[in-house]
Amino acid sequence: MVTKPLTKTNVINVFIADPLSEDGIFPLRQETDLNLNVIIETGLTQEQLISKIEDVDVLLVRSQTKVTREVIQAAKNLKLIGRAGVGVDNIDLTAATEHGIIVVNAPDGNTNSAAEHTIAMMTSLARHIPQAYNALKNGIWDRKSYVGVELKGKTLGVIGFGRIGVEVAYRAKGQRMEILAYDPFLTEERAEKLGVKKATVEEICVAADFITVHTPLLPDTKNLLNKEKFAMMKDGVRIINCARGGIINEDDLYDAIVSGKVAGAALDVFIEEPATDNKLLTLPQVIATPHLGASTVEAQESVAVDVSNDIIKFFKTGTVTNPVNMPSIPKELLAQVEPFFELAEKLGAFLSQVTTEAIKEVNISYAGEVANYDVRPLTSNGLKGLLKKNHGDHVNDVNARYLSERVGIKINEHKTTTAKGFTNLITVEIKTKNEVHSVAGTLLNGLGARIVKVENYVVDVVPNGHLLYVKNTDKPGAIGRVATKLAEKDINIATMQVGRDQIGGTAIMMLTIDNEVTEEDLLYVAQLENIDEVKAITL
Ligand SMILES: NC(=O)c1ccc[n+]([C@@H]2O[C@H](COP(=O)([O-])OP(=O)(O)OC[C@H]3O[C@@H](n4cnc5c(N)ncnc54)[C@H](O)[C@@H]3O)[C@@H](O)[C@H]2O)c1
Ligand SMILES: O=C(O)[C@H](O)COP(=O)(O)O
Repeated sequence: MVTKPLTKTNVINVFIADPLSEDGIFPLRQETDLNLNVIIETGLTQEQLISKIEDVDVLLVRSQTKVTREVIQAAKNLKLIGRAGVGVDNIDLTAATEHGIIVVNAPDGNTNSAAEHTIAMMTSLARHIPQAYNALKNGIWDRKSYVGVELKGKTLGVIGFGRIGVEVAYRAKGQRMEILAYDPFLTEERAEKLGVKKATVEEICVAADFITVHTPLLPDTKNLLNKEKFAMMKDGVRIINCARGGIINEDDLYDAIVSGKVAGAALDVFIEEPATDNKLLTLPQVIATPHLGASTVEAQESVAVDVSNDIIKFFKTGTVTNPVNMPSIPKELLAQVEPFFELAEKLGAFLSQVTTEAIKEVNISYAGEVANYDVRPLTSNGLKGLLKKNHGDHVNDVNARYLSERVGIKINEHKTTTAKGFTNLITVEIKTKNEVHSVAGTLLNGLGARIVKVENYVVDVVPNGHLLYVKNTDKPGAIGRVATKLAEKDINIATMQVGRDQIGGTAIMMLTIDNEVTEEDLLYVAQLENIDEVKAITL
């Protein structure tokens, strides 16, 4: 599915750049099939990281280390970036994808901890617990200044209703709060099932007493809560951000607190971290923690275990469980789809050797059962096969689509249920300035992959080893002459398939041969009478 797994003899340098749970990286420590060299160096500056990254195969981080384009460019051997946590906004995903580096995260391991922290922050905010604690620790017994509000009966607006948002809502319902939730993917049915009311961001702003955000930081979610949104809110609203700094505009929040519109805010995350001189922290209405949402023993162990297991899985099988920069395939589907990866790659590789012109368009059609799957990984494999001739090992299924699009190749995927008598059929067609070529393949139950069509000719070829693709005019003697010439060159034919469009028309021969042919051998065959074209293809 992804880059070729390394063999046991390769040393795999795993560089851990942020503090991870030692129990969590136990899978890496006890791994014996792979030759893992675990290096832990945390708290490095960008320059220090860049100076140490050249031979690193795997970089493991949390949110602190910024994996910038410069870091990625300096990492000549990097194959995988592991994020022990959810948010990947500290990783330049575009640069990683361009360089064919797979990024994995650990999306489930810290959900509970982040949700619990959010509830703790909301409760502390409602009851001024940090402020009261601080006063008392300073010898001040003040019961008047810290009169809080109850959560019971209040409306909590949850913006971003993914893993953490849902868990927060679930817990807040336990506090007998009413929940309004917004998420672009939230349906009425699901909202009803989860006992929350689906609302828009604006409706939440108007109606909520507490608002908590649980989206990733994306161009769409940056400044999601800003001056305009604060203006819509109830006087005395309370805001919680345990997701990412920047989802809430910090300047606007500051102004809204100073004006009295917002009664208080509980912040775990900031635009700039470490947030030691953030002006919001000067406000008594703001309570804060230094990005502690995922900082529990359980969450840290869990995310580190998940990401460690994915590293091992990647080097053993070439597949991962939690990819960020490529489509993920559910475990139960993987076994069914995996055999098609190789077939798609071989079809692409076949066509790359048929044409010498620049490819402008690729049409991949999936017919039969394979059309029921998420075919994007298959298309990536097809493109990988197409590009390998020119990009070698630099292309993999992480960057195949990017590299194709970068050179202007238009990619179209089609799905149909009818597979012309086959259970499954993948057809790849390429268009160049002057040519159109196509090849189709299938997986035969128990027999493996077969090329079943080349251009418009039906064939039955095992896509392995060395092939000769000959185009000729359908005249007596052509097949014999080709066979004789190859024999003269000591080239043994293993199988031969022929096809033609009509009697005396254009015909093809598909030969599997035991040895690789040279340019000279090709010319030798090409000059034969009625032979129009000869191509050597290695799959
Ligand atoms: N403070 C911490 O230590 C801590 C810990 C864990 C996670 N987080 C952060 O919490 C956030 C959510 O994590 P998660 O595991 O729930 O992720 P998730 O992917 O399960 O959920 C995110 C949700 O946001 C929704 N979303 C995307 N764009 C949106 C928009 N414009 N408006 C509303 N919703 C939108 C998505 O549809 C998705 O359902 C991430 O940013 C993550 O980094 C912080
Ligand atoms: O996105 C996340 O998983 C959280 O923000 C946790 O980040 P951390 O691993 O740096 O604590």
